[in-house]
Amino acid sequence: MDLFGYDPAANLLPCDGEAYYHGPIFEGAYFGQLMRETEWRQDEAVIYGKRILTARKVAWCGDKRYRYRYSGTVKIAQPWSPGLSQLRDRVGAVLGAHFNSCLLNLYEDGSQGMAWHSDDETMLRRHGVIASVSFGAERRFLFKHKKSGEKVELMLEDGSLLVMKGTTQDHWLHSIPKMARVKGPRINLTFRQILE
Ligand SMILES: O=C(O)CCC(=O)C(=O)O
Ligand SMILES: [Fe+2]
Repeated sequence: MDLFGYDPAANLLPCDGEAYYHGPIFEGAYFGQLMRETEWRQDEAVIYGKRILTARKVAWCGDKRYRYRYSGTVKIAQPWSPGLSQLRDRVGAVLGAHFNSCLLNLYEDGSQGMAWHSDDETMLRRHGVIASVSFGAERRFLFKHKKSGEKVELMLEDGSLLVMKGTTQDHWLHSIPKMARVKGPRINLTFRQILE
């Protein structure tokens, strides 16, 4: 437990996976830097064979031009921006892990969210580490167990780090529910380990 009551050694999940919340450990000033330095694009998805643009904006970055297949579309990784590569190194140092890629999401306000899913794509290292860093508006983050339906809820604060690892993606879904009262934007970065 640190001085502020955060315990990054406490597993938030009661079974079948591991999730650790480190609290707000990064400076909020990264928000402006990431807004400016990122080539944000409207996210695409293919639903019932039709290509649609989602409200949320995204970017996909990595060490190489990795292809990420996801919701029926393919993204090709862009190079790291200065702020993002600094954060990649800082997160890597905290966790003792190397992250070769990052998916960035920009939520304009509480009307935008992310539906239930697991980060279990085949090109991600199986049972690897996913490090999720958030800036801007505080949002709820939910886990739901795939079999029992049990839920675990937390708030992701400005500058915070959440870690998912082990068998989490096999057994749990996660989502960012819409929150009508949230008027401000939020950036989320998920640092990932793509198989070469
Ligand atoms: O915005 C978040 O905190 C979640 C993002 C997420 O789950 C993802 O990018 O896979
Ligand atoms: Fe996810």
